[in-house]
Amino acid sequence: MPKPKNVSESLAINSQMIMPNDTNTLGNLMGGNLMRMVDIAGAISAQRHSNRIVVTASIDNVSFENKVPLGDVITLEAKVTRAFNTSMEVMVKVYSENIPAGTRIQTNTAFLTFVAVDQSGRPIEIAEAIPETKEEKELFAAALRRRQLRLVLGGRMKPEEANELKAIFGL
Ligand SMILES: CC(=O)SCCNC(=O)CCNC(=O)[C@H](O)C(C)(C)COP(=O)(O)OP(=O)(O)OC[C@H]1O[C@@H](n2cnc3c(N)ncnc32)[C@H](O)[C@@H]1OP(=O)(O)O
Repeated sequence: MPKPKNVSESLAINSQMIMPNDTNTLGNLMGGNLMRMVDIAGAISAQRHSNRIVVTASIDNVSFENKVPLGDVITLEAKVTRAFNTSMEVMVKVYSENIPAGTRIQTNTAFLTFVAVDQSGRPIEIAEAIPETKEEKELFAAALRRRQLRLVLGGRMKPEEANELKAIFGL
């Protein structure tokens, strides 16, 4: 197995200004364009951790609660929360900033799962991810529950085998 790495080594940050081509008919960032940015930021983070080609296996539910207007600067911060065997969960935080107005809000948080693959697209083992800060440790612990939930929803795990999930409900 590759040598363990700290989750902080997987940090990927990307800022860009929202331009007319990114927007919907109301002049705000289109959800699909945001998802593209989230996917790319997450993939860079997953590559930093695994030093491999990665493919997106799943994206957890994402809500769009705040619009991001034309001219705002959007910043995506992506970091691996936990590595499993060949897959890893990445959290992407999205911030929207109106620099002239001096405002900055967090608009979205997304959890994605990437799988490291070889040149033929076959899943390949990755390094363990070591959390260091309090937030990293909390995300690491909860990642197991999120993994079981998405595997159950994706039909890859039987609900009765999802022990971490069952424990939350005292089952
Ligand atoms: C960056 C991009 O946008 S890439 C383009 C979009 N993505 C793609 O094209 C990916 C297409 N899908 C695939 O290539 C395959 O389905 C793969 C590589 C994701 C999985 O391949 P499989 O043959 O199913 O492999 P396998 O069953 O061994 O699973 C491999 C890992 O993927 C995980 N996985 C598979 N499907 C999912 C899913 N829907 N959600 C979360 N994890 C998943 C498994 O839990 C396993 O993780 P682990 O090794 O850490 O325990």
